[in-house]
Amino acid sequence: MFDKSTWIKLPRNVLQGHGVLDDLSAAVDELYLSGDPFLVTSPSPNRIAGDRVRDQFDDIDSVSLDRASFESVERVVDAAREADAGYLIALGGGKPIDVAKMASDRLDCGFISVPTAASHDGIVSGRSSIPEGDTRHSVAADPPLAVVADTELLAEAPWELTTAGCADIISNYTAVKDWELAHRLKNVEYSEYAGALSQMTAEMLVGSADSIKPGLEESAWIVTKALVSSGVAMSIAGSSRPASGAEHLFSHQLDRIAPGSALHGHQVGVGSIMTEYFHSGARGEWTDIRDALSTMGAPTTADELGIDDETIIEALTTAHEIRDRYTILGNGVSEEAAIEAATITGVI
Ligand SMILES: NC(=O)C1=CN([C@@H]2O[C@H](COP(=O)(O)OP(=O)(O)OC[C@H]3O[C@@H](n4cnc5c(N)ncnc54)[C@H](O)[C@@H]3O)[C@@H](O)[C@H]2O)C=CC1
Ligand SMILES: O=C(CO)COP(=O)(O)O
Ligand SMILES: [Zn+2]
Repeated sequence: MFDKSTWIKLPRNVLQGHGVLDDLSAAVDELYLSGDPFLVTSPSPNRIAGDRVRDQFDDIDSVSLDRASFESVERVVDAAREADAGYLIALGGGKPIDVAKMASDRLDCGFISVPTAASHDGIVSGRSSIPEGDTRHSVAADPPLAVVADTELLAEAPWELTTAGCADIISNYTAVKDWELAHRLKNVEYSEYAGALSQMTAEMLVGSADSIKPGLEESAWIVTKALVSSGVAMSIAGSSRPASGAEHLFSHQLDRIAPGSALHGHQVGVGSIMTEYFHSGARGEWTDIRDALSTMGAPTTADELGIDDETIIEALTTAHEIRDRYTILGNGVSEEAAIEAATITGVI
């Protein structure tokens, strides 16, 4: 008997373009939601665009969060219940979006993602990544019902947030290699469609490198399209596998041992240079990854990340402990191998 089944959850509406923030309430109307919205944001996004959101709704309460934590999720759940909200609107970078994503799961309601930074593919995905103590939970949640990505707003965000988004997409190259490896060695379920989409997204972004420059709204357009596409790959896979391999384990480990040092996308980009070296050796494609990152203005070295060499090596040798996800790191790389990889690739 054929007994396979799958449930692919995707955003229903994706609005992307100049000034689309002002179409937010129209996009919400299209979703036939009931109840009032509740806005989840953080200080800078709230200052930049909070009123443009509030002005579009008659009755909207809001909360502004300083950090992503389980405590913040509880705060949103309690406040949204008190306001008797019907759905959440998340305005900001990855932190308020992740918190709203997890809170909407707890509240059993939908949420709308309104990114103010094209900093990573979590703005579209059905994964929520919240740090807690010594670990980081990447939990399954529903993706946003709609994504409203205003390229005018995104283009005005600090440039490093956009280069972080580029690097998060470039890391798809090694994430897909790790996924294929896990499929071959550990029989992990693999989706050809999700793998191909994720890899093609990275190739198309790298192919557009000449149009990715500060001050060009087209850059925000190109990067956001890639983030949406990568998020769809994760939705098809039903996991973050197409966009998160060993380079992400390395970054999550950095978040533990050197919290707040660098942006998520920048860390995974540097991780990707080294894990590509592990995949294909000294004459392998790690130089292509390094060059693509450097062309887009993303960091390629420990120095550029603002992280010391010892911390890089510690993160690389312990990254495999972060979660039960088989990658090229296997059961761990030795300190000597980590130093060699980081040195040959010029990361340290
Ligand atoms: N759910 C998922 O699949 C993923 C989740 N994440 C999570 O997302 C978080 C990191 O997200 P980020 O967006 O890098 O961090 P973030 O949300 O902290 O934003 C970074 C900084 O940029 C500021 N900012 C945002 N938009 C701005 C704008 N338009 N102008 C000026 N400043 C602006 C924010 O206020 C903040 O200070 C982490 O918690 C990470 O774990 C990261 C990747 C994927
Ligand atoms: O950052 C991600 C994809 O780019 C999400 O991956 P994680 O599941 O490792 O949090
Ligand atoms: Zn990522």
